[in-house]
Amino acid sequence: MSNPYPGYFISFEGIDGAGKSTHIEAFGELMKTRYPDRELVLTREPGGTVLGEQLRELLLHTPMHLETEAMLMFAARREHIAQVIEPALLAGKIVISDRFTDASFAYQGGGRGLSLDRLNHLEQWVQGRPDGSLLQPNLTILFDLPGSIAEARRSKVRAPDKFEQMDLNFFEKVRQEYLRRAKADPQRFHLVDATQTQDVIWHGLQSLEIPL
Ligand SMILES: Nc1ncnc2c1ncn2[C@@H]1O[C@H](COP(=O)(O)OP(=O)(O)O)[C@@H](O)[C@H]1O
Ligand SMILES: Cc1cn([C@H]2C[C@H](O)[C@@H](COP(=O)(O)OP(=O)(O)O)O2)c(=O)[nH]c1=O
Repeated sequence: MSNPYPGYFISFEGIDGAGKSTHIEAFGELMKTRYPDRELVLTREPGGTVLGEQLRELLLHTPMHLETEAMLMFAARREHIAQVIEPALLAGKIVISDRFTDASFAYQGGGRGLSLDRLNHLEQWVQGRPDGSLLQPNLTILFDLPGSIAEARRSKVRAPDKFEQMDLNFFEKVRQEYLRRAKADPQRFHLVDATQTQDVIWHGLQSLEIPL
């Protein structure tokens, strides 16, 4: 799938504790150095807009029905696309988002068990374009790590939010759904073996080809 925009859209994905945050800002700096003529937008989901950040607070801290959760994730995404992502891509910018729709499929679908049919509908609604195609990242960098290692890493650094309190079985299901999606769309996904050291991971990210 190729986006019709002059910009370039990259998402970072993985289970909580896989190492996204550790690498995303440095990766943004790398893009700035490599493509000085391109403006960079670093953003995140849920969030990225004033309303999206308010929804994030609710989503991360308030228990709710699974379908409510999925719809709020996509509501935040709709706002994010309208206010931030699409205008930036139209203006030729590089957009890097800490998570996008793969997270909904992985967490609400794989993890919590919402039907993929429902998620496909929401995705069509929120990301569908008049020509029938979907707005998707050009590149998705997936940090893949067994749930047990991610849990050990997380427990060292922060108090868990609603999702991070889920058990190992939940994160294994989330991981498997991410991997299933990566396998189904190998052109878009770049898989990172997140069990490697930070140095090795960073070296790999630096040698990623970005066709700009
Ligand atoms: N390759 C790595 N090896 C060991 N620890 C790591 C590695 N990458 C990140 N960490 C550590 O694991 C913890 C979780 O990483 P973080 O980047 O916050 O994960 P995420 O944003 O994916 O939830 C942090 O303390 C970070 O320093
Ligand atoms: C975007 C998105 C995130 N999430 C979850 C995954 C994470 O547990 C949480 C927030 O993501 P994240 O920003 O990665 O958390 P942190 O800043 O604590 O590293 O939201 C979903 O369940 N569905 C979604 O569609």
